[in-house]
Amino acid sequence: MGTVTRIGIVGMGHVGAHVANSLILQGIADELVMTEICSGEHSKQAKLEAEVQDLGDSLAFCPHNVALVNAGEDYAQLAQCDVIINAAGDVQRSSIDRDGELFYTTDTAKRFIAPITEAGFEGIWVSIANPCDVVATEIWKLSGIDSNRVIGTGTALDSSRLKYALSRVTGYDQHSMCAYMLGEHGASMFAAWSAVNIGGKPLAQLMAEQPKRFSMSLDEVEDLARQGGYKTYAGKQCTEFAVADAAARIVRAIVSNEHYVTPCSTLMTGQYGESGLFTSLPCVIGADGVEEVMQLDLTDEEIDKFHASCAPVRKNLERVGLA
Ligand SMILES: NC(=O)c1ccc[n+]([C@@H]2O[C@H](COP(=O)([O-])OP(=O)(O)OC[C@H]3O[C@@H](n4cnc5c(N)ncnc54)[C@H](O)[C@@H]3O)[C@@H](O)[C@H]2O)c1
Repeated sequence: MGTVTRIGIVGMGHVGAHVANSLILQGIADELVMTEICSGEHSKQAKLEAEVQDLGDSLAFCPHNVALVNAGEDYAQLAQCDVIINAAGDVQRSSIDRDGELFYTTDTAKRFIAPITEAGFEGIWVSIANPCDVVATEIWKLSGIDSNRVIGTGTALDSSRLKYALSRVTGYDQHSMCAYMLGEHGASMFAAWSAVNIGGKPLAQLMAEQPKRFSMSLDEVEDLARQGGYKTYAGKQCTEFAVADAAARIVRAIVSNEHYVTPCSTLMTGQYGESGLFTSLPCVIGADGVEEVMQLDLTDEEIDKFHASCAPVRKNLERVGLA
């Protein structure tokens, strides 16, 4: 990584624009290279120009100056970036479930993976587009890059939703919690309750000690985390703030070589017997991307849920010829 931190974004829709804003507002990027579809009937050239102007107008209020590069549809300009965010999609197709974009996002990714790879990209991909685990697997397979250099945001966002739900029902601050949603970033994800602790106390112990405070139904809390995205989507036809911050948090862990632990989508290489597909387990994130994948002491029931959560990812990979 050079002295100038260059971050690229593919797709400046709701999510891409919010990632850009989050990165410059937190002072994470020195240079932002932004790309969009700028030709044909679906051209978003005007939208891209507008986002660059709006971001530029906010720079005086940000921690430091940032070079904003409108790269149009010239994906090769992303090759010098330290990190590329993939936010290329068509979110309306995901209004019912995240698989709605399956054929669109895996198809559109083919427009940019090859030119970026051929231009010599050696950085790290952070992929957001849905279905997140499938698209991350595709980037890894088609780019030929080492798997540690491809990160799907996966259940980083859903874990934040779980903490928010837990915080609301218990009254404890969510920063004091370790609580993970694992598996597919989709309907089959699950809360790893056996690994939850607040202030170092396991959830089971807290439930025994404070039955009134912890009288909630775990299934209902898990469902709040699972449904958070749909609740947001129902009201504003997109989700943008939380996912952008989840992605920016991962980028910060990379550029600052933090060895930060978060659930995110990574290549399975035998964890609980799964391999060859991306899905979410807790990962250590640093300058080389995923430095370590943590295998937790899950209960037998949770391990069954993990396998059940890998199944739809595998099925979707088969549907798009990536199995
Ligand atoms: N993983 C998560 O937690 C999470 C959360 C929210 C949204 N998402 C996903 O992120 C993606 C973006 O969401 P959004 O709300 O911004 O969607 P959006 O439809 O508002 O914007 C997507 C943008 O990507 C652009 N695009 C498509 N193909 C492209 C290509 N080849 N090159 C450059 N740009 C391209 C489109 O023109 C569009 O402007 C979607 O797939 C969405 O489902 C994921």
